[in-house]
Amino acid sequence: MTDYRLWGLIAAAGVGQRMDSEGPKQYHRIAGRPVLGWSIDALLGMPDVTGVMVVRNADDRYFETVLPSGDSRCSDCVGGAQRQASVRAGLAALRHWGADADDRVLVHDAARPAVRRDDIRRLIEQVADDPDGGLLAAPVRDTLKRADRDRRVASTPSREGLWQAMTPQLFPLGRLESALAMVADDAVTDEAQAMERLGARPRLVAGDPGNIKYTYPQDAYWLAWALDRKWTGEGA
Ligand SMILES: Nc1ccn([C@@H]2O[C@H](COP(=O)(O)OP(=O)(O)OP(=O)(O)O)[C@@H](O)[C@H]2O)c(=O)n1
Ligand SMILES: C[C@](O)(CO)[C@H](O)COP(=O)(O)O
Repeated sequence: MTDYRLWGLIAAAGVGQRMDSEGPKQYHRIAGRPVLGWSIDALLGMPDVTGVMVVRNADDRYFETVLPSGDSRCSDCVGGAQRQASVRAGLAALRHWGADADDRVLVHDAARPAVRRDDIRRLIEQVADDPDGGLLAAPVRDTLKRADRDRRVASTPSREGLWQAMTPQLFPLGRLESALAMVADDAVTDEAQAMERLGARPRLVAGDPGNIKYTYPQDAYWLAWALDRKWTGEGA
């Protein structure tokens, strides 16, 4: 028996600079539907999630096309110039919607449409009761190289203990608000890093490395393959 609720927050206010495409990448159609639609479904598909707040860009003209029709568990708000400003805006909107400081929030990138449902479930099971929270991540699998200014190998750092951070990331809402209030929006690239600054030690939950972030055009090949085959576990 828990005395908190679980909410979802989807950061979808980016401009996709590295994608260098016409429209925002979260609205690119992959395997028959917009990237953002897949990501919303991933969180709405979790039975324990009370509501999902989608943080969109102020200039977003496409959001209505992905809003799950008639689903009162989904709402939206406007984000900011940096990812963390968008997450802060989303947390404020969740508060407005009725979320409490003790509630938990799953923060997810719109740009990670192929997260596996089993991984989200394990994240919730292992982390929801932990005040330091945690995140899906994958151990670094390749040999690492540090480059010098001429892009020649300067050194081969050990990969021991190194993980790649993914999303969702799950934290107590009030602690995450405090953590983000203490850092400049461009000083951290994920919520876990802000929590670390508070002294927290977020738990790393091993997730499938296929949960890639749609960042460059070629990422669409893997995502289309995975989403077409219901690799995420949705509807399988
Ligand atoms: N001001 C911002 C910037 C990013 N994001 C979201 O954060 C997620 C991860 O960011 P990233 O992949 O870096 O997206 P973009 O910032 O859009 O891409 P780029 O860095 O290439 O511009 C994305 O779902 C993106 O929409 C956001 O909500 N608000
Ligand atoms: C949150 C994140 O997806 C974890 O890998 C990432 O930090 C997003 O920001 P980035 O600008 O793509 O590094």
